Amino acid sequence: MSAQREMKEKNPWHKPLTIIITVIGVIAIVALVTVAGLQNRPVFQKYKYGIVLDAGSSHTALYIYKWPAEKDNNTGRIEQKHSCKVKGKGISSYAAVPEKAGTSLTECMQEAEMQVPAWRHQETPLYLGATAGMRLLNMENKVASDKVFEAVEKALQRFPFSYQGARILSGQEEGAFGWVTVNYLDDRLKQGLQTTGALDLGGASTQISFVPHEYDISESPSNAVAFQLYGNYYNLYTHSFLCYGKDQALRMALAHQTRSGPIAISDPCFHPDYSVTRNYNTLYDSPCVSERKPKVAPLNFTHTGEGNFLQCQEVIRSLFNFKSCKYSKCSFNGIFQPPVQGSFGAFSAYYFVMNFLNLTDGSMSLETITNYVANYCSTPWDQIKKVYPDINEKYLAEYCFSGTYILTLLTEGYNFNTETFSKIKFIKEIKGSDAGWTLGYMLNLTNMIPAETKDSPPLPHAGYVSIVTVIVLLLFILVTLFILSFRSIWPKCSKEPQIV
Ligand SMILES: O=c1[nH]cnc2c1ncn2[C@@H]1O[C@H](COP(=O)(O)OP(=O)(O)O)[C@@H](O)[C@H]1O
Ligand SMILES: [Ca+2]
Repeated sequence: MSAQREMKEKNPWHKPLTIIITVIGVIAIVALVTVAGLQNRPVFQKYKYGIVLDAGSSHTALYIYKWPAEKDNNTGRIEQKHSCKVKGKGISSYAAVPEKAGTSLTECMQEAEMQVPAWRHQETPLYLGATAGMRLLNMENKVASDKVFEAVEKALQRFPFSYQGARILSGQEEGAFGWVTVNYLDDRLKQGLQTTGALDLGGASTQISFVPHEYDISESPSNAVAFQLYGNYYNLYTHSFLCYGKDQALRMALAHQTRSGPIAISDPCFHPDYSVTRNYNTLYDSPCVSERKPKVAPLNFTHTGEGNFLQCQEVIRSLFNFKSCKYSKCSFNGIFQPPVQGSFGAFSAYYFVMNFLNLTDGSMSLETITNYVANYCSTPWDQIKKVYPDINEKYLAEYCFSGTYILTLLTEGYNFNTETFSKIKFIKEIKGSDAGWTLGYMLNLTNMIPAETKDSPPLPHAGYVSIVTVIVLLLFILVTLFILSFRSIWPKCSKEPQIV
């Protein structure tokens, strides 16, 4: 009986200290599991936001991007949450009334205030990037361009976001960021896959960007952009042709046809029976054509259509200079370009035009597409208006020119042939985000694409590390104490039966 009591007294499970140690131990383990679980739980609702305004030559668009807040460490996938088309024309059109450039943005900015949760406003970066319309205004009238920027800055700073500035992008940036966007959205960069080239057709400029097969950067260093993204190196070829966006190209085509100052022209790039009166001053009011204005010309000219694809191509060819090339290979106007390589995504006006013409189906050959555009151009204007009563007449009248321009630019300008043309996809968006330079611009300015890959899991933050360390230390001490208290009783316990 006494031996039994003695054994009971010596049994560590009957000691209060042991029980306390055990209880604390269990609590510590539960705390550790809970903290780790909470820390690593995906926080679905928490996003961060960024806003980019694309101040294009024809119009301004606002894009809101979002990404998971807990993956701030450059690993979260960014997607477009919302876009807003600013009413009216591009900011460069307000050169004479700069304040209006600012106020034109108000409606979309108010929409952005609603779209981004209020508690995130202050930390949400807001950028404005202007492209070729402002490049041209800046060349033509620097004072007016500065005033437009002043008005835009003032208007944007009134909103509660973290305003990061408004500036003109260089053509090289516009091309390179468009390429980054397309390849980021396609998940090609992170996975180190073969990249896709980017073709952007704007109203005032156009960009071509791709990674060439064999690329001697030294031939034309100004066309080369080197990137290190997610540990992969890219040598990108990019070029932006100012004045070769579709609106300025149309001006150049009209300027070519009115160079002698006639009172009427019959234009093969417009439908038969099409007829409008155009003003000479308005037509030549752009640095892309101003120097070619005829010395003697009436106030207006009559612009009638003829609808002849082949002759339209002849007019468009005259906009390109194919003669001088001091490099191994050129696109046009003496600009170096290596042979096109791999697949391409063609967006912005490339998409708008080809989508209108129903030519975005990838299975169509270059020949089929060319025949379709030729047939479309020869359709009389009245018939076109009847078939498309809901389409804005200005756009509608220009699709024949735009379609012909796109085909000529791609095949004769950039040297796509039947085979390489079939690798061009006309796209508006990728996985719900618009293709364009804005996403690439924001990724770059917010350092969201790391140069190096990070294979290790993201570091837990300091608080998490300290809590886990304290709990682990506590557990270690408890286990040690536990073992010590058992060791003090075990030898005696084992001898008990011999005593009995
Ligand atoms: O619905 C459409 N149909 C045809 N063209 C469109 C449509 N929406 C926009 N565009 C054209 O897309 C082009 C966009 O150019 P943007 O304004 O971005 O100029 P930029 O990039 O040269 O500065 C303009 O030529 C504009 O007319
Ligand atoms: Ca654009």
